[in-house]
Amino acid sequence: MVPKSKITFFERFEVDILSGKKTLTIRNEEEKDYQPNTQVNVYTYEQERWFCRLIILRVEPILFENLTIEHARQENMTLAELKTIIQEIYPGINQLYVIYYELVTP
Ligand SMILES: CC(=O)Nc1ccn([C@@H]2O[C@H](CO)[C@@H](O)[C@H]2O)c(=O)n1
Repeated sequence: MVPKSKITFFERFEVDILSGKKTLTIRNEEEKDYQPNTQVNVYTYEQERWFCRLIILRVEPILFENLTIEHARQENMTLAELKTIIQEIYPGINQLYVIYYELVTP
């Protein structure tokens, strides 16, 4: 596995990431290959605009049905909101991965 050095987010999450309110993301099998303790460049999905660097803390498998309010809290969302968003992005996918990260401050 070659670890990824870049990650994209929908730009509507940029403010929450930069303010430290959103400290994890939930991705599918194709997007899970991040190496803990390494930094990645972060871009908006829509315009591919660079907006920060993150340090990857850890990557943990999670089944959709096992998502909790604690995951949602770290997304700055309710659990219902988080589940709705994930079902929109990854319809029908049960095996997901939680990627925990921290903002790199220059
Ligand atoms: C742009 C792209 O390539 N993919 C994704 C996939 C997910 N997410 C966000 O991560 C959390 C859990 O999935 C939620 O906050 C999602 O909206 C995102 O911003 N961009």
